[in-house]
Amino acid sequence: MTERLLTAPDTASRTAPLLAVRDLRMTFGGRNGVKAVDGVTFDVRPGETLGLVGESGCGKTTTGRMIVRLLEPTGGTVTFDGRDITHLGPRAMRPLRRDIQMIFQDPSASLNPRQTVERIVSGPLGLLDRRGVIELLERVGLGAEHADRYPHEFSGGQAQRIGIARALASRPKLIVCDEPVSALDVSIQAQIVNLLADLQRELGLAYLFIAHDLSVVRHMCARVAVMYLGRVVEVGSRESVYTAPAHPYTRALLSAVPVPDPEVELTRERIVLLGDPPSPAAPPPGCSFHPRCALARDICRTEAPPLEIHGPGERRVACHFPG
Ligand SMILES: Nc1ncnc2c1ncn2[C@@H]1O[C@H](COP(=O)(O)OP(=O)(O)OP(=O)(O)O)[C@@H](O)[C@H]1O
Repeated sequence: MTERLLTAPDTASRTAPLLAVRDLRMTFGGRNGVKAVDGVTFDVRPGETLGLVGESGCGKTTTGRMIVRLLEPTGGTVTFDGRDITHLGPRAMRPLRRDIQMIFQDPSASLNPRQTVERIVSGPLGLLDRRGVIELLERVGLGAEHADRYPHEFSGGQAQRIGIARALASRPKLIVCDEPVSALDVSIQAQIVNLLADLQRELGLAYLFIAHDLSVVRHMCARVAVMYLGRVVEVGSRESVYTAPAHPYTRALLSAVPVPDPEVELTRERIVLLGDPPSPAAPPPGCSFHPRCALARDICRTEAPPLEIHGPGERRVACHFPG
């Protein structure tokens, strides 16, 4: 199965992927260490947003960090614009650093406190002059007067706007957004999400949008990949994943999202996830979700289900009994 995935993950799509992740792995602490990412495969096409969702600790951030090369994968490949970048050295990676940028969860902590906004946005390479920086600040909703200030003078939402301006300075094609709004007040979250959506339309950006909040992902992402314990258990279009989730874990995650309509809210199915996710240091045998799954049968305890096409379109599910 791995073979098939390695060669043909997205047969339904005619557009060549901008980012292709194949069987990506990260084991911390040597061979028998923590399998934080355990064979992840997905594509992001030019100009699209793929949402990457799952509970805390399932490996989302580690996946994002391997893609921007803040971490060296222990297995699998990352291909960007048709080029295998998995093990490029720092020098070969330099031009690609412009194409692939990252926005972080904690905007204040990700900005250097000793640098002015102008310095932060123009970046270590001094990509922009003052005029360019001011143009970008205005583009993300901040005025020119902010250019000489320091990060501690800004609110969380403003700091995230600076983080976005910094990411845009090199005119990237892909931005890995790692929980970009989860540290912000709910009232500010929508503003940042809308800003990211506007920028995408204007600049043709692709996003890998990492989040645990399924309502934000629904708003942002045309396709969604659901991760559990280091693996993708379901991936497909927003419509297929949200309206007819096929993996029991996806169904449980979605059943926990409140529905605005009170009648639906009172009557809809709720699936309770039993216990906590197991440790990636000692994943269960077979399907790693089986200890928490009400539908688990014998095969689930012994055989890991492959990520296979299920239903129309390009939806894939890793479950022995999807439905
Ligand atoms: N440097 C590291 N050394 C050892 N284990 C790590 C390291 N970084 C992450 N892990 C472990 O890898 C697993 C995946 O972590 P990761 O941060 O990628 O998950 P996540 O889905 O992004 O969660 P969160 O939403 O909490 O950030 C976790 O069990 C975590 O404890």
